[in-house]
Parts: sequence; structure tokens; C-alpha cells
Amino acid sequence: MCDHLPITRLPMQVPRTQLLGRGLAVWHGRRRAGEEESLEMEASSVWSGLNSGVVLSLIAVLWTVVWQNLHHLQLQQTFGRRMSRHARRLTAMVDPYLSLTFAEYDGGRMRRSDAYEEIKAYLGGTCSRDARHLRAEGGKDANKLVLSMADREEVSDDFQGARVWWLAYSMSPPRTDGFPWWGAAAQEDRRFYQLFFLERHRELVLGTYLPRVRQMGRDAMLQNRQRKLFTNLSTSHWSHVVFEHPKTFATLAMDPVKKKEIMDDLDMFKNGKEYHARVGKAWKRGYLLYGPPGTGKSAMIAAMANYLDYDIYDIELTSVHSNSDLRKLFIGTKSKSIIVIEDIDCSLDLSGARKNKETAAEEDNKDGSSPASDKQAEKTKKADTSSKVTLSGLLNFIDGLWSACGSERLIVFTTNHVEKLDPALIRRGRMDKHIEMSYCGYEAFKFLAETYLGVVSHELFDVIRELLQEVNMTPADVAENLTLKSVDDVAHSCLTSLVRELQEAKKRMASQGNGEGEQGETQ
Ligand SMILES: Nc1ncnc2c1ncn2[C@@H]1O[C@H](COP(=O)(O)OP(=O)(O)OP(=O)(O)O)[C@@H](O)[C@H]1O
Ligand SMILES: [Mg+2]
Repeated sequence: MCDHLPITRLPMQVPRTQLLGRGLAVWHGRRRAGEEESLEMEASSVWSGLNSGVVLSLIAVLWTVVWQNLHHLQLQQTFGRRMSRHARRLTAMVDPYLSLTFAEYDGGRMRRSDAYEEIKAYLGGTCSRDARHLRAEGGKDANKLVLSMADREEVSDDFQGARVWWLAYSMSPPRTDGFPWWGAAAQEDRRFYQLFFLERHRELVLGTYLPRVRQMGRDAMLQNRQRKLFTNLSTSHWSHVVFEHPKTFATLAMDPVKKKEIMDDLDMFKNGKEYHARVGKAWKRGYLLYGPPGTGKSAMIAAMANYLDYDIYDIELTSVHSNSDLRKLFIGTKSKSIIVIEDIDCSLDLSGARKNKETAAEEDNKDGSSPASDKQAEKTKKADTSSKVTLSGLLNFIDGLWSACGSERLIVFTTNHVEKLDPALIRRGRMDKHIEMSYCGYEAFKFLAETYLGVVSHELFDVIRELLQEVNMTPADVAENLTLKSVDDVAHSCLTSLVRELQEAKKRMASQGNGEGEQGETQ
């Protein structure tokens, strides 16, 4: 049984000089093997050595000449069928191999191919023992590496008595293909896997082997999967880091009933493949998280991702230059993911164009220096004035035709100012679930006290309950007070400090109220 493909069957992209030594050695090695399949392939190598391309060209020329001289339609059809049969037989004698190429990207550079990824995972797991040159990436387990075949590596694989060969190779992008809007992605090498097999194994390979390869690849991917946090550093290209946020629903303080409702909703969504198909809806769901700064909107997104085991795509809208860039980003996302746009009111002018710096400055002056307006000014400063993402572009991205490509995706918007959002943007169907993240209530406080201090009751709890009814304090502020600051700190000192802060906040509110009352009277 031979281990390698004849060198002449390797794609033109693989430099012959690098493979020639190996190919000749293999060819001579096979001459001694003497097995049936080996002999057949050896013969094909000899033929291939005579340059099968020339033979095929001759057949093609002959075929065209004969064909053009057959005027009678009936004759042409009968003769055509016969010739085609003979031509196929002849071709099979000359070259008994078929090949299938799997490119890294589908549809130009728009989307990574699932088949490519699955094959990569399969080959990394099953065939890495035979490959001499491998690529290694970090895996889920810190000490374990995920292997895949390096460029120009070739491995064989046996399946139900048939032998197939896999070859990995890459090509530099042609110069003419450098569409500027593809950015860095267009400059990267194009990677391919090519599968070779004998024509007589066609049914077996296409019908059974390849589906099995893909399934095993998917399983391997699940095992090695590290969740990722993507962001668009450039206009339409994703970059990522490993997502390792510790926030879970178990450590998110909020009304338990509300929390359970959200978790049930997420469960329904995750298991809703059939439901969405039955009712004819794209398998996606929109969440709008709104509330003052520090109430846990970003923490909620992290908890959702950890709960569902999804990746996060955090879109920085101010870096996206146009609606078509936004569409490309969207198409580049994978299923089982949460697509996030934080502070949506700061990123997009709801009249359709981006806010320019002057408008932002004016608003800033009007609003004073609240954290939300600071955030808005900062974002607007960052915004490129050439940016042209519009409200309608965003609406299309959420539920237009393109929104259905891919599946199992949550789209989450966060805002501090829900009242500023265009109703079209947050209507049900686009943002299906609206979740208010509010100031810390007594239930949320009890949860935080247990999480941070391990106490479920204390003499100060009643005082705190009353104060929380009168004062608005975010869970972030409460959590900060409940954090032990030194080894001498105990639960009592943390709770006392929280009471003190709540009382001060109450005093501030009272004095602000008095000030406003006096102003009102003088007017
Ligand atoms: N409900 C909560 N339970 C537990 N921790 C919380 C909660 N809310 C906020 N925190 C903590 O407070 C900090 C700030 O929270 P987060 O960033 O989620 O607020 P946010 O609502 O996203 O604020 P912003 O509107 O400014 O983006 C985080 O460290 C988070 O863990
Ligand atoms: Mg946030």
C-alpha cells in the first residue's frame, strides 16, 4: 500500500523543487511494494509522468473537431453519448484520481468555511501522527496544544479499505484581488485542503467518508473550543482574544425572579432550532439592556455568554465606515455567538447620520458632566467623520435579509438612555426582550452580601433595606463597599461602611432637592 500521492498529482501551487526529492523516493519505494492498488497507482504515475495534460488536450481537440462536423442532431446525440463514455474511460485510464479542494473562505473573503474548519480539526486529531510538520495553537486546556497540518504537508487516511490523501497548501492572494475594503484579510495567504482519491471510491468518499470527517471534525472542535471575544479593530475585519470573563448568573445580583425569567428565555432560545424553523423565523434574538451606568449591563452580557457557552462579537460601531462594512462584519460572525453593540445611543445618530464633533460638544455642555455624557463625548471624539453607518443600515443588519445568514445568534444592545432610541430600532422582532438593569434593591443587596461576605443576616440589614428604598445606589457601588479591603476587615466593617455611604447619598439627595425647591420658588 503506498503512502504518498504521485508527485505529478500535487497541485501546481506546491513548489516542485521542495517535493521532488520526496516524490521520487516514494515512487521508487512503491516499485518494490507489489500490492494491487500500489501497482495501479504506479502505472498512473508513469502515465502522469508523460504529462497527462497533453493527452487530455489532444482528446479535447479531437472531440471538438468531430463534434462540429456532425450536423444531424439525432446522430450528434447518439454519438455524443458514446464519445462522452469513451472519453471518460480514457481519462480514467490516464488519471484515476479525483480531487476535491476545500478553501478556507466561502464567497470570496466573506465567511470562513465550516467545512474547512471541520477538516482542519479532523486532520489535526486523526492524521497528526503521520505529518512531519505541524502547526500548533493553544487549546482549552492550558497544557495541551491543538495541532493541525502545516503547509505542504500530505497525509494519507484509510477508510473501509479505501485510501485517500490530504494535502495542505496556501497561496498568496493575487495582486489584482486586493479590494481595499477587505483590509488585512485580503493580504493574508489563502489556505486550502485538497483531498485525492481513486475514481472508483467516489461514492464511498463523497457519500460516507466526507460526512464522517466533518462530524468528527465538529466533535474535535467542540472538545478543543476556547471561547473568543472578537472586536473589529479595523473597519470590517474581526480580531479576537480568548474570552475568560468570570461573571456568571450565580454572581450577578438582581431580583431572583427576573434572573430566572432571563435564564429560561435563554434556554428556550438555545433549544429553539425546530421552533424557529417551524414558525419561519431566523434563529436569532435581540436583547436590549438599559439602565444607569454601573447597573451590570456588561456583566449581564458576560454572564449570558458563559451560560450559553457562546462567543462574543463586540462591534465598535465608531470604527465601521459604512453599512456594507457592517454587513461584512455581520456575515463574518459565526453561529453560537452574541453580537454586542454597547452604548448604542452614543454610537449612532438616530436621524441616520453620525453625530459630528460640534453636536457632541454642544450636547456635552448642555448635559453637564454626567458619566453618560462623558462616555458619549469620548465615543464621538473617536468616531471617524467619514463614517456612514445609518440607522437603516443597522435595522437591516438586525432583521433584514442578511440577518438570517448563520444561525443561533443573540444581538444585544446596551444603553444608558433608552428614551433616546428610535422606536423602530427597539421594536419587538428587532429587540425582542427589553431588560431594565436598575439600582440595587434589597434582594440584590442580600445576594451581594452573601457572595462577597458570606453573610445571610446581620443587624444592619434592616437599616440598609430602608436606606436602599430611599437612595439610588448601583450594584457596582454596593459591591465595592462589600469588598474586603484588608485582612482585618470583617463583614461588620463592610456593612457599616455601606450604611455610611448610603446615609451620605441620602443627605446629598436631600440637599439637591432643597436646592431645586429654592430655585423653583425664586423663579
Ligand atoms: N448586578 C450586579 N451584580 C454583580 N456585580 C455587578 C452588578 N452590576 C454591576 N456589577 C459590577 O459592577 C461593575 C460595573 O458593572 P458593569 O460594567 O456591568 O456596568 P454597566 O451597566 O455595563 O455600566 P455602563 O453603562 O457604564 O457600561 C462590574 O465589576 C460588575 O461586576
Ligand atoms: Mg457596560
